[in-house]
Amino acid sequence: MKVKVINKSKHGLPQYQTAAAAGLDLNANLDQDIELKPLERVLVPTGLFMELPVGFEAQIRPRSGLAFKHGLSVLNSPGTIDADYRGEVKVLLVNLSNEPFVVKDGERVAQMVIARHEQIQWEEVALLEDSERAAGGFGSTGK
Ligand SMILES: O=c1ccn([C@H]2C[C@H](O)[C@@H](COP(=O)(O)OP(=O)(O)OP(=O)(O)O)O2)c(=O)[nH]1
Repeated sequence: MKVKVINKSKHGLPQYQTAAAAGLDLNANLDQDIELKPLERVLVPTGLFMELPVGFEAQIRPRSGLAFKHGLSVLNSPGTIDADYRGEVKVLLVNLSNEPFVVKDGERVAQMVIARHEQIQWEEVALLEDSERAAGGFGSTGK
């Protein structure tokens, strides 16, 4: 599937790192490094502007290596890029470790998965059909 993109960053377009990867790694596009102190958050620009086909969204997710090694996450994970968004794609990074983390220009800070989604029409009713689970949740089936 082709997706229209404008790349205003200093970097190449995000790439799949392996043939069957789900996520495209997103590069930070920075004029200078950003130091993220413990529990600080920052909106990291990518320099990318996209036009997703209607019926698709992009999800911005953490990279597990950065999460495991440095406690770096995407605060609103998965961030949602709407098909009608024409602004710059940004990554809301948060440092959940107790050490500062320096985000550098060009660093692959997060990954982006393009996914199909539905839009629904509500059908308001008075009763819902019975089910095995009924209202059980939050550990109702045991450990
Ligand atoms: O991690 C993210 C999340 C969102 N966006 C952009 C694309 C998205 O289409 C738009 C709006 O995102 P969202 O709907 O999550 O934001 P909101 O807080 O509900 O604001 P709005 O009122 O603008 O929808 O912001 C990003 O660039 N990165």
